[in-house]
Amino acid sequence: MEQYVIKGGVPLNGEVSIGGAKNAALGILAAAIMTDETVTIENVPNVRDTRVLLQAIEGIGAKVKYVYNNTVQINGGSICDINVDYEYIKKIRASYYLLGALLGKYKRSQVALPGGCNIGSRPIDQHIKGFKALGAEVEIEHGKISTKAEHLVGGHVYFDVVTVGATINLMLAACLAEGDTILENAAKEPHIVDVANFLNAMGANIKGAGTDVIRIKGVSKLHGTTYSIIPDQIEAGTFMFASAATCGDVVVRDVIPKHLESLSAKLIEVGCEVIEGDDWVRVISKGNLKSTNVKTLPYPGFPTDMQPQMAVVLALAHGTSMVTESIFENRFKYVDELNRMGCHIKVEGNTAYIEGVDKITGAQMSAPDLRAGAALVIAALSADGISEIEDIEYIQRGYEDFEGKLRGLGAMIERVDSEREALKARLKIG
Ligand SMILES: CC(=O)N[C@H]1[C@@H](OP(=O)(O)OP(=O)(O)OC[C@H]2O[C@@H](n3ccc(=O)[nH]c3=O)[C@H](O)[C@@H]2O)O[C@H](CO)[C@@H](O)[C@@H]1O
Ligand SMILES: C=C(OP(=O)(O)O)C(=O)O
Repeated sequence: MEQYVIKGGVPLNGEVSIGGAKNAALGILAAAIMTDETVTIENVPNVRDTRVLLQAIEGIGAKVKYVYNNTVQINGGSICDINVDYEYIKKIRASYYLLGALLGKYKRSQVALPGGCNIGSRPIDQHIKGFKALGAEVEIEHGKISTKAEHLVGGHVYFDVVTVGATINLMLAACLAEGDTILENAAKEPHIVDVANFLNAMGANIKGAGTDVIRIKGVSKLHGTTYSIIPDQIEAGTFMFASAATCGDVVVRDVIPKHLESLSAKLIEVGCEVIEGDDWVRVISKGNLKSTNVKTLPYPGFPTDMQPQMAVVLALAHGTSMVTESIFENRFKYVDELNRMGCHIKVEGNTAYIEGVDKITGAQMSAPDLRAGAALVIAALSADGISEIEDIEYIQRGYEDFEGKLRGLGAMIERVDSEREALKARLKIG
């Protein structure tokens, strides 16, 4: 099993380039199968989740070609199966985008119930309600969810909760339904807009993405296109917060600063200097961080996917901070690990009460999920001494060459896959 060996205490310094957004890529790769023509997608992050989705897409008969590292061509003209049976697909959340994409294109679909990070109960009732509003029958049996529609027709969907996944899934299905669909109380995340822009580039007619009402006029077919995925807001935020926690000075390049506003605002509140350019953000931290409170909210609020990384910054700030998680009920699993490093964090209900400490020390830890794993890496980079982090396959779900990019900023981090290599890494960096 692979693990990271990290020697902390080095302020991160330099420039890092951010890749394409994982959560946009997952929607876009699924959408690409909805035409029989070839689609070229650039800036696809080469992470575990996109690789798994591409294998599943190949598994149903589509042609997938890596043109270069981050450019992928997909041709859905040879799809011969609507049953997505690939064994790993159930482990990722975005497997459910194939439900909407196949339902739109072939009027039926079958996919294993989705997985993703274990951060809460994660129901899919809003996806089901939406598909039904478009005239589909939906069944769950033997761990699979199936949809079918004699006639897929436009419908009116009011989402009871703001949901990224259901908003994207309904856009996918509705763009090839007959007639008009209105999605109300839709999610507004940048990746919703990116998926809508991609579908429009394929010939769909979607208006209002990025607001809470999305209007879709069904079209009879979609066509090929070339499209570049937006930068990953969460990867960018992770490096910004790593700079803050390590007293660093990091320029995060190839980003859309507007998408990072909630993160920059919190960094300024805790006492960092944040300078923005057209496509870069520089975060300078001189230590002396101040406490603050944070509550996760749908975009443009503070993202739940940055909550663990924020908690690490606050664990090193002077005073008491409160972090309230309002999206997922089980997203504090990293707290025990941080407390083993010397942090003072107590969780009550959906709030973590954080008493800042002056210093933390390296420890052996295990990543409980993707973003919590990234947060433990940030903590290890700020700690005295050596840390070892296991279960890093979670981190690899969403960060391309995380350790390489951190090393480029001066971090002492090695990825190893045996005890012997771990020992060698400890000797090398220790
Ligand atoms: C692959 C992907 O893009 N994952 C992101 C997506 O997850 P995901 O799409 O799963 O998250 P949602 O936005 O759907 O979930 C938001 C809230 O709605 C609830 N809910 C959702 C659907 C539903 O049918 N019923 C329901 O009650 C969820 O339990 C949660 O409390 O958005 C989350 C919120 O920004 C991010 O943390 C994830 O990184
Ligand atoms: C929770 C996340 O992903 P998923 O929804 O795929 O589990 C994430 O990207 O932080």
